[in-house]
Amino acid sequence: MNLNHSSGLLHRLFALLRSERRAMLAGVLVAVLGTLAGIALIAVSGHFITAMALAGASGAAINYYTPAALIRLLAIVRTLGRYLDRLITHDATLRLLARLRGWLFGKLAPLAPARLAALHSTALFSRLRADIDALEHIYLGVAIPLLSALAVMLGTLTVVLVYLPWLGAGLLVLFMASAWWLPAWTWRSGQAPGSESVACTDMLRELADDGLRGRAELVLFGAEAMHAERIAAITTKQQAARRKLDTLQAIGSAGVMLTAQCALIGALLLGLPALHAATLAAPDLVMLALLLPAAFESIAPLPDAWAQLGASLLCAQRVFALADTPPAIEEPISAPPPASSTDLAIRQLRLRYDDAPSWALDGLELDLPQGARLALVGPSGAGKSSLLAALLRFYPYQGSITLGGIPLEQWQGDDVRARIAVVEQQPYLFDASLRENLRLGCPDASDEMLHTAIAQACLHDYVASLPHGLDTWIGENGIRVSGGEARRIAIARALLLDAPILILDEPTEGLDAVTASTLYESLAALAQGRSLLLITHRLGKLSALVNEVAVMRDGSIAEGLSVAAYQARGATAAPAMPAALDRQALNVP
Ligand SMILES: Nc1ncnc2c1ncn2[C@@H]1O[C@H](COP(=O)(O)OP(=O)(O)OP(=O)(O)O)[C@@H](O)[C@H]1O
Repeated sequence: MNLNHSSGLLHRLFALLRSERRAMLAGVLVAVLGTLAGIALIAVSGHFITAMALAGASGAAINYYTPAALIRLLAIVRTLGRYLDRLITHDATLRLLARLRGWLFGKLAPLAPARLAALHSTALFSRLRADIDALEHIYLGVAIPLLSALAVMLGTLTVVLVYLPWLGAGLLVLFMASAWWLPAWTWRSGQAPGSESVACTDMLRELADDGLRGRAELVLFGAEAMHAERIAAITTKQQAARRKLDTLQAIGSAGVMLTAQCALIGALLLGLPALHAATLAAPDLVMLALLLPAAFESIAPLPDAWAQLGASLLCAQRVFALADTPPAIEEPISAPPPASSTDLAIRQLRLRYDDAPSWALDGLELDLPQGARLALVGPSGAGKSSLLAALLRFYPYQGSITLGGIPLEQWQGDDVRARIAVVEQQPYLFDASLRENLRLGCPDASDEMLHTAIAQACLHDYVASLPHGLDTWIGENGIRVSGGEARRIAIARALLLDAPILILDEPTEGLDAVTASTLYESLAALAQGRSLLLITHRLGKLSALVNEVAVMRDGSIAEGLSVAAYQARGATAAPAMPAALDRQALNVP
């Protein structure tokens, strides 16, 4: 990463955090003030004690009021500075964290699901969390130590130049060595093992997540040992990389200590002759001898801070690259004119996933007029879920979809999704209470509204049996509820959304006959007064919910027919292409 690129990243980061600049600046000021006061306290105390001792030995009079007052002042400033430093810098850090996380979430939300589909979700989110923490650390772990060290170096150089100019020249070289050359070397040398360590951490996160989610399969197929070996191999690689980084850090710290000792020896070598020649007083020499190690102590975190800066800039690069990814769907700037109906019309629809060799939807044509009830049947892979993704404005497509006569591209994605309620094949339930999961459909819903939706979704008995009722915790992805209960929760959620168009994706797939029958009643309630698109492999009993059937194959509608015609054929699975197509019923050209 070159200097221009690095400064560009830093500039962008600080521009992003501009709203917090006052808190950040206040934190820097108190941190610098506290550090300077601490070092000055040591130096002035050394000077004062020596002067007092010499005055006591020689019997000379000495003004001890001024230095004693100064020492008290410095002690107060140091103590207050440290207290305020913790208070203000940590408050500023938390503000930065909140700002960065909110900003990143705002950037990521429009990328889902199309642009995030290729990324491993756990790895992505844990990596992003680590990256955001690293960005926030630029302030606490890089900016503050660097600025404090700079202030200390300038202050120390000024004092030393006043007393021993030659020592000042040498000190400048030692400061350069410990604050610039040495950290630059450790940073450069640490880049390769640093990247290796980050890559290993990402891989370990993915493996740990896969192992936890798929632990039943690992046990069933006796693959636990193999999985553990993969984890062990990557852990070994990571340990090797960490060892290199630790060694570099140790060399960095030792280097700073060495330069500190060199500075002290230099001070004695130049100071003692000056003392002898009476051009330097003994208290001044003691002050310098105490000042230099204390100053170097403030520089000691610099190799680590520089290394942290390098790692943080890499994180910034990754975060900005993700945040700059254009969303798959561009949202229109203005709201569409109010639509008079909720007719859906699809013409020559084509959709292809990134890197996919063929079209998932290829010339699909379909109408769902307001109030119509249509089943979309077809074999696995025919493109049914892809049609759903296009309708919900999750993926870009070619061709045209209109809602209420207005092209979908003129609708805001959220407005489309407010008009189309979907009960997915495997609805996602959040690791939250039943109430919170239901309120996703209507954030302001009262408990009374929730109970009405629960009753309509035939969930009443289930909820009544829960000791904590609506406050029952559902668990990660609804792990504490059965498949049938999860679908009925999703149905209640869709009812609360109260959208005019309803899409059900395989609502009874994988359920036993009793659960499917209960669910059927919920679905009938849900479909009341709405347009209905039922996506399924097999129609079965669900045929009572719809009037027409569209058969989908290879990404397009192969035929359209009435339910009676479909059933007369005795079809339970997707039928072969018939000779006569009742396309008119579906307005399929
Ligand atoms: N995210 C994706 N990336 C690449 N290809 C995909 C993706 N999702 C689906 N496909 C492919 O697109 C085609 C249509 O898939 P789709 O999921 O729409 O079919 P489906 O009819 O809903 O299948 P099923 O009934 O099994 O759910 C398939 O060939 C599938 O492999």
